Amino acid sequence: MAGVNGDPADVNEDPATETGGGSSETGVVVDGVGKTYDGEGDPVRALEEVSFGVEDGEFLCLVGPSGCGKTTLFRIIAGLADATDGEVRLGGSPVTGPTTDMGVVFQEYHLFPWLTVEENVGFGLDRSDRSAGERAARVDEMLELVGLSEFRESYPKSLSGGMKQRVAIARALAVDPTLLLMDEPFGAVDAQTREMLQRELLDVWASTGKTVLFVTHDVAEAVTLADRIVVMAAEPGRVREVVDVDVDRPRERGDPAFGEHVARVRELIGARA
Ligand SMILES: Nc1ncnc2c1ncn2[C@@H]1O[C@H](COP(=O)(O)OP(=O)(O)OP(=O)(O)O)[C@@H](O)[C@H]1O
Repeated sequence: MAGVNGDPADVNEDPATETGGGSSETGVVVDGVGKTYDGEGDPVRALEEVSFGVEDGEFLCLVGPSGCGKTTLFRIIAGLADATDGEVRLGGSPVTGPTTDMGVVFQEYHLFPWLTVEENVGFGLDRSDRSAGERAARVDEMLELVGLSEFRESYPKSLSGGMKQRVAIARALAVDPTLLLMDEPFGAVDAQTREMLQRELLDVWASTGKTVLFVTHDVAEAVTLADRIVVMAAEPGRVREVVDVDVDRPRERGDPAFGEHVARVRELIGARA
């Protein structure tokens, strides 16, 4: 597995990229990203020289202590905020704003309460150039994928938290993005639902082959899901280490290798300096 220490040059082994060929770069590359907030008081250096890559089809989790800049970095990758230094590239192109190449899922579901489940899922498709028939077929496919076909005419208020988050995932995937970006998506649901959603997300990932970048506070969640975990440190926010999760899927929490990875990541998060 490439990119062990978060150096984007490690991630794309295609020699064309290393020699500046650029156009053959794949996946996501976070390249020397820094962010300073200039508020009313002293400026806050939220991110310093953050570099790592996410390979096409990879599941990468981002963890770190509170205040290490996860949200800031997520917003920069999603094109919702500007970096002060460096850049993020998706498939070799700099990210300059929100794009349909990325499907974004937040902790709060952000569903439209006045739209039904199927209308929520189809929302992004309404502005695409697909025909009405193609849009309907895509909504059907997405509802099937997340197991909500029979709730298609329900409104969000009648759904559980887990169901709402499945709608949000279906909506994010409907436009067929290259990258699924998820910020604490299961943070608001109970532990049992969370584990079920984790299993379902892994099934969706396996069946769609999407690249996933998933931010979480929960180390066990990261070890359950990720191919690799980017562990961040705070003040300023930076990459402490990138951990390969060498545990076969499906992963069992009782497996000693699982516990060793959790312990290692916790140690890195708790480390000083
Ligand atoms: N709009 C802002 N203006 C000034 N400082 C900010 C702003 N947003 C974030 N910060 C600061 O930047 C740093 C990183 O914040 P950020 O919210 O990205 O971290 P986080 O890892 O997501 O935190 P948490 O896990 O607690 O949500 C913190 O010191 C925070 O106080």
